[in-house]
Amino acid sequence: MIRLDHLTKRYGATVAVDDVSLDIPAGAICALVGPSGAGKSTLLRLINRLIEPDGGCVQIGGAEAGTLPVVALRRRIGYVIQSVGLFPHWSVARNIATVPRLLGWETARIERRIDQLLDLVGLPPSLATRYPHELSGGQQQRVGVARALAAEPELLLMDEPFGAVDPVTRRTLQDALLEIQARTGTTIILVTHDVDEAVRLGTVIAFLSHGRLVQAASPAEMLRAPASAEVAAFFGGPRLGLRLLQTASAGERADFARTIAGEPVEAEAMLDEVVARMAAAGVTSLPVKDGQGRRGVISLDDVVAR
Ligand SMILES: Nc1ncnc2c1ncn2[C@@H]1O[C@H](COP(=O)(O)OP(=O)(O)OP(=O)(O)O)[C@@H](O)[C@H]1O
Repeated sequence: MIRLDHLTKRYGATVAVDDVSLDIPAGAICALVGPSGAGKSTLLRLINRLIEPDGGCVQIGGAEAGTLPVVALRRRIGYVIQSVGLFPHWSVARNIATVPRLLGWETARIERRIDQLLDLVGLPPSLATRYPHELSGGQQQRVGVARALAAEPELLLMDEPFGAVDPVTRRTLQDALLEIQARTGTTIILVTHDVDEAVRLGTVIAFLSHGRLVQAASPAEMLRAPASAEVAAFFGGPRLGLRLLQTASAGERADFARTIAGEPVEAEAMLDEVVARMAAAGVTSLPVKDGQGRRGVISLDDVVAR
């Protein structure tokens, strides 16, 4: 578990992070959101000690981060930023090996790890000898994630990791991240300006404003009961209910005791896709099929039910 305990950081008269306390369970993906200047990036930097707090502390798996040697801390925390920050004159392999080399791993172990990581982030082994400028933006982001995961950190910090890529690549990278997280169980704290990304990736969303933690809740809880008008506005104001449709899948709401004729929607499809399909077809019920070949039906009533 990651525990933020009364964390505070001031810059002159600005309180960038103001008495923030939050427990993030192991294996969670915590999406940090909030208006510009809310303190999101500062909070991430406090966690990996790129900056030191003026008050409070961070505990990682029971150990106080402030007492750990910085190299040990870097091994336990991976960090990915929007501009990727790959070293331009180093090959992909050498970039990925940054932390293992710092830790003095043997060459054979580093090479095995590079192969594993390229596979984990969905890049072909042939890219290992390329240089960052020879990669697409999406490939660079994948290398950034591989580098951050190199020493099997228990925590991965990501600051707007997919901010600079096009929407389709972004979606692919989000899928890759969910898959990596499912395989590694790494706890992730991710800063994002993209509300859909927060709802899609977050098991918990933390909303910051003026350095303060306003609300921390699951996406569905936050969308059903936003703690303030600011939170509600952030998630879409009067359209917030549409985002709620992104928090549950057809399979969770379908009735598998019966079915109807027609082109079925996949059980994993989120409810916004179900509504889109209903609107396009001018119907209020659709057949559903799941991975085990079960057939069911979902109606508009099921979609809006709580
Ligand atoms: N090094 C610094 N020196 C002075 N003030 C700073 C420094 N870093 C951040 N701040 C201030 O602290 C506050 C929080 O900044 P921070 O970058 O953490 O916000 P953010 O929520 O990540 O913003 P954005 O969404 O725009 O990236 C802002 O008022 C910012 O101007």
